[in-house]
Amino acid sequence: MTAQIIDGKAFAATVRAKVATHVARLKEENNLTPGLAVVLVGEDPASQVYVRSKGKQTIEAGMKSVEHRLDPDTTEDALLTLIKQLNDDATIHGILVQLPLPAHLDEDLVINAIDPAKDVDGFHISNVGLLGTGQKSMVPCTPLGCLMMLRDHHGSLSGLDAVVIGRSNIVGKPMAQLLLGDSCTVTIAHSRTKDLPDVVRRADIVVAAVGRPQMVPGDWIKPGATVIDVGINRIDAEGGKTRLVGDVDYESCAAVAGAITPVPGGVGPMTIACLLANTVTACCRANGLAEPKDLTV
Ligand SMILES: Nc1nc2c(c(=O)[nH]1)N[C@@H](CN(C=O)c1ccc(C(=O)N[C@@H](CCC(=O)O)C(=O)O)cc1)CN2
Repeated sequence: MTAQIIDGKAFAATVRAKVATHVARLKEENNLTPGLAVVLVGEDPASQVYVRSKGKQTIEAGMKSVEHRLDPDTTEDALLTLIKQLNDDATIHGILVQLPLPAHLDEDLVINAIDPAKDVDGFHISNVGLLGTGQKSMVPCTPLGCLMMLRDHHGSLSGLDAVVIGRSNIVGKPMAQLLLGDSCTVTIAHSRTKDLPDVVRRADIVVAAVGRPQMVPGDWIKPGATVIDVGINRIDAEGGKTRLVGDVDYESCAAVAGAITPVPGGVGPMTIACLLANTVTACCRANGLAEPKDLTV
């Protein structure tokens, strides 16, 4: 079998086009422009790339983009003061603090300082609790993008066996909640899971989010299963160059799977598209308007 490639880049373009349509309508009918503020602390090269893409795509969708680039040695107090300022700014509907933060900053403290209604990353403890109890929340962008691609590919996910490899707060745990919400039978596997290959082999859906390059080989995959690769790892390549690979070994997994997301061009672009969609949703909620139903389903 050769797997169908799930084209996240193309899918993300359709989501961004829908976002732009809603933004235009909000302007025309309600005189509103959704605003997204992105805060980057430090100079991590990958984070700088992601923050630049977020700003560019926010503007392309017709929204207001604000970027705050802070020194690597920014104090917690200074960062919390900025977040309070953004919480109080009525022209800003979404706030995102790019992760990871430098080690001297307390990530939980910083994230929980964001107004939950503006937490377009869905990482605030209130949004985590709302998602976990099946209530209306802000849904973390990467898992949301994965869910959208899975629903698009499968139609209904009800009754399918899903294994999420990785238990991070950003991807693994919310991904498991979303799959459970769609009535999958969900296993969260991690570094201490016994017989990991056998656990993965039972799955109709495998979401790999461990951050270890090419960790999942094709012989762990059930024939016909859907493989969603969340990993973005830069490894050495020929000629002193580097290249991006995921958490699954693409060639061997694609030979067995029914469908697979590539890296690059799979989950990554959907993360930013969902961020834009969440910002529109936050803007609608803040203004008591009906939220677009077609953006993230
Ligand atoms: N506050 C947050 N921090 C981080 C998040 C997040 O959702 N919120 N996720 C990741 C990084 N990330 C967005 O911030 C992100 C990662 C990758 C991509 C992407 O489009 N990747 C491309 C490849 C890009 C490249 O060449 O390096 C792809 O996969 O095709 C977008 C966003 C951690 N931090």
